[in-house]
Amino acid sequence: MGLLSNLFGGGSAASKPSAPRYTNVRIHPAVDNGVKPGSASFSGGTLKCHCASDKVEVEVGGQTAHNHVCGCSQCWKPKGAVFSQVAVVGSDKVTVTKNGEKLDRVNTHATIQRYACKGCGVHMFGRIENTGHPFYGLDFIHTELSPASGWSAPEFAAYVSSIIEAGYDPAKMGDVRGRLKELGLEPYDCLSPPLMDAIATHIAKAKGTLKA
Ligand SMILES: N[C@@H](CCC(=O)N[C@@H](CSCO)C(=O)NCC(=O)O)C(=O)O
Ligand SMILES: [Zn+2]
Ligand SMILES: [Zn+2]
Repeated sequence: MGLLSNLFGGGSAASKPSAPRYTNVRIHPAVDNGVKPGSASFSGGTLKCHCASDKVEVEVGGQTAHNHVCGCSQCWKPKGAVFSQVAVVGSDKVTVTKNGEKLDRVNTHATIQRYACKGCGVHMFGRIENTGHPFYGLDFIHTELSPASGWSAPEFAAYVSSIIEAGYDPAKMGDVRGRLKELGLEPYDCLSPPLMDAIATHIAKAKGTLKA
């Protein structure tokens, strides 16, 4: 019975989901206790910086897409987080509504032009300003800056190996990837396959190797 039930998944031991093993690994506060689902009817909210007063406010008039946790060194992370949480939304949906004079670009050479609050350092939005870039027209935002619930849930983990560049112990990467898989956030060392395919398709059309 034991062998057969193991082979065909009929035994109680084989069908029980295994208990999470890596719950001590911190990723980001928004996902450390499990990924919360988004709401299909959600239509946006207001992002606020971390200043005690005169907060920068940015209104986002729509739901986000491609939300993910990102291990790269350039995306803003809340204190103590190993990954950022970042999603995209059409730049036409993003409006600075309060204290915009406190915003400054983080790195004028970056592909994503990140606008941060000079008071608290929080990145309020990151814009693709190169009209030839595959993601032109999109802004990158951190939905945790909004008190609203219903924003689209993170779907994968990007640039996982990049956390080593910020000082994470390379010997602990197996645990990090284990935790991400437990959370349902498939780990990649670049963006997700659909996003990488979209980038490659755009480039191939621009080069003429793929017919538009
Ligand atoms: N190892 C580098 C990777 C940085 C990187 O390429 N980041 C990506 C993802 S950011 C959001 O998912 C990217 O597109 N960057 C463009 C930019 O930041 O302007 C590192 O860790 O720095
Ligand atoms: Zn601020
Ligand atoms: Zn990033």
